[in-house]
Amino acid sequence: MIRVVLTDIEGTTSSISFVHDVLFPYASKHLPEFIRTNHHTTPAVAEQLALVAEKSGVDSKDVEGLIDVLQAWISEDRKEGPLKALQGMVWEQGYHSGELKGDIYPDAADYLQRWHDRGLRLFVYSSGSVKAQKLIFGFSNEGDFTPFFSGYFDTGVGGKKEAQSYRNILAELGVEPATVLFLSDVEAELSAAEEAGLKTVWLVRDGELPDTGRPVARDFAEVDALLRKR
Ligand SMILES: CSCCC(=O)C(=O)COP(=O)(O)O
Ligand SMILES: [Mg+2]
Repeated sequence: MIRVVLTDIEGTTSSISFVHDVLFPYASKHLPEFIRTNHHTTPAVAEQLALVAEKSGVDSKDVEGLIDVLQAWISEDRKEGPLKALQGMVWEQGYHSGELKGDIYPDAADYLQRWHDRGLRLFVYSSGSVKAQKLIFGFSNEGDFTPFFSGYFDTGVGGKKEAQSYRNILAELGVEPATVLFLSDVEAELSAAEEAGLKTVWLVRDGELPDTGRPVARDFAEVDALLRKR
């Protein structure tokens, strides 16, 4: 019996276009000034820049060079931890100023609340940092959804296409694998979760439904119908 829902964000609770056409361009525009202003004065920023330097081989004192690396990573959609941490810090300014609102699909908002009220425990697992996850749900077009979530996981537990990451999440939650339902739009993530014993549903929000043996849903109402059958 499913007791925990673990959900991806991009392509699952929120549109891919919101992440790629709103969040990433916002980070690209504001990151340079944010880093120039904060790299000396804010230890959390300096810490992430040191990791960017280590990963890229660019000198840690070459701030403009590090900004170039980060811009390239944004355009390549690299899921690098330090980039994700810095993006979260930049988005925080946008959410607080009102320039950004987290875009959550209405069906996702509806069923997250229903599942919470029905006693399911809800968690997020996204490549976006935990800070970024709390912001998208906390400052959403559908209101503050953070009260419905029991916790958040980012790539600190490992990459989303690795089975070990899901085992790490299970160990933190202290639950049996088959009691957890993982929702994602990326098949490789679903395969990794299944390898760790989790149940999955593939969210296919647009286009043709794939010919697959996996449980597939168009939206969270269809996920709910599958949940009730289990
Ligand atoms: C937390 S919202 C921003 C999501 C993000 O930065 C990203 O790379 C999308 O990753 P996901 O694992 O949610 O597909
Ligand atoms: Mg996704």
